[in-house]
Amino acid sequence: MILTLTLNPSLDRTIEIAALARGAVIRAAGARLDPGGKGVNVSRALLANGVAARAVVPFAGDEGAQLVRLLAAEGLDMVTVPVAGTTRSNVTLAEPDGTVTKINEPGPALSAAELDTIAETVLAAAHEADWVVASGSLPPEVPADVYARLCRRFAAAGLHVAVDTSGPALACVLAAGPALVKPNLDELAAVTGRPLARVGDVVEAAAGLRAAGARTVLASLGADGAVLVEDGGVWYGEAAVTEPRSSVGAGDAMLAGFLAAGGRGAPALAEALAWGAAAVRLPGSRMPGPADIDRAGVRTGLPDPARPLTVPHAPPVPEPVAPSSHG
Ligand SMILES: Nc1ncnc2c1ncn2[C@@H]1O[C@H](COP(=O)(O)OP(=O)(O)O)[C@@H](O)[C@H]1O
Ligand SMILES: O=P(O)(O)OC[C@H]1O[C@](O)(COP(=O)(O)O)[C@@H](O)[C@@H]1O
Repeated sequence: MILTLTLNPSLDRTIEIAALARGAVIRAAGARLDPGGKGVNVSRALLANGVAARAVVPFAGDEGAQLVRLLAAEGLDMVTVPVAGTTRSNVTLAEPDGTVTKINEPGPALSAAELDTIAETVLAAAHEADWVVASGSLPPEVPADVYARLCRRFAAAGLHVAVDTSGPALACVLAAGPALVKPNLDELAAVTGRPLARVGDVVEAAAGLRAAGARTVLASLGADGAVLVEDGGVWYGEAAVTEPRSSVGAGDAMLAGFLAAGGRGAPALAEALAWGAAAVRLPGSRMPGPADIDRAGVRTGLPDPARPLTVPHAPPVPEPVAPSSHG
């Protein structure tokens, strides 16, 4: 069984528009509402493919109640934890060529007491679990080392811990030795401070995360596929998508596919790519089921370090430090 934890789940509203124009009134061609948040999506994808999964879901206010209703309607096995405030709503503007613009709210703050309750809930719900997936951005007022602390606690309880997060939370968790991290290109460039222009840059950056403590690195490269760096070796793979619909949730579907296939080696990478590509062909953050997943279009093999990435990524420019006014 795979248990997921989403500290900052969401209602995902996807609005389909012809083209994004700042300052204009844009008439939408369509809209949909999905339950969202990275760990929530991993559980939804596993459920859709008949893999045993359970989700720990903090929820708050009317939006939180709606999130729980949507998840219950999908038949998700979940343990809900009431918290203060209002669950966030994230908006995606999706254009016909597959371009998505995402606006993610910060979400409700979590107190130290609420975090403790959530951690205890995960441990109580984990009795049949092999993996715990801790995913997504941190809500306000949650310390950046929270995943590191949770990772140590869960690993001490004998669980394999996978973490999919960004920024300081990703930087902090590495030293706690997670079994797996799944950065995308932006996250990998930011956490390593390295520009990523070629597949070889990704392999080196992923090796850097392993040197910092992560056991396995599954780096997702959007339309360029993915790189897997683990004890057994280094693999590259891709799955072509001719008509991308929405990439929201593709990384979550990909992580679900990787874990469903055992969480290591080229066969798990191939499954991850098939699930990720299937998610990209679906609207909003709909998770793919068996009828959506096309394994024939997946290629895996050794990475070509010289292969350029379609969209090179640079680390964010650090904020200039203001001169001190104290002489
Ligand atoms: N435009 C695309 N074409 C084909 N596959 C894609 C595309 N976008 C995403 N994917 C697949 O989904 C995976 C996850 O997407 P990515 O954007 O890297 O992650 P995240 O959603 O976490 O930001 C990729 O590794 C790839 O397999
Ligand atoms: O926690 P974050 O980083 O704000 O991301 C939350 C958003 O990511 C999603 O989980 C989609 O994630 P991916 O596109 O990375 O797979 C949405 O459902 C949700 O709105």
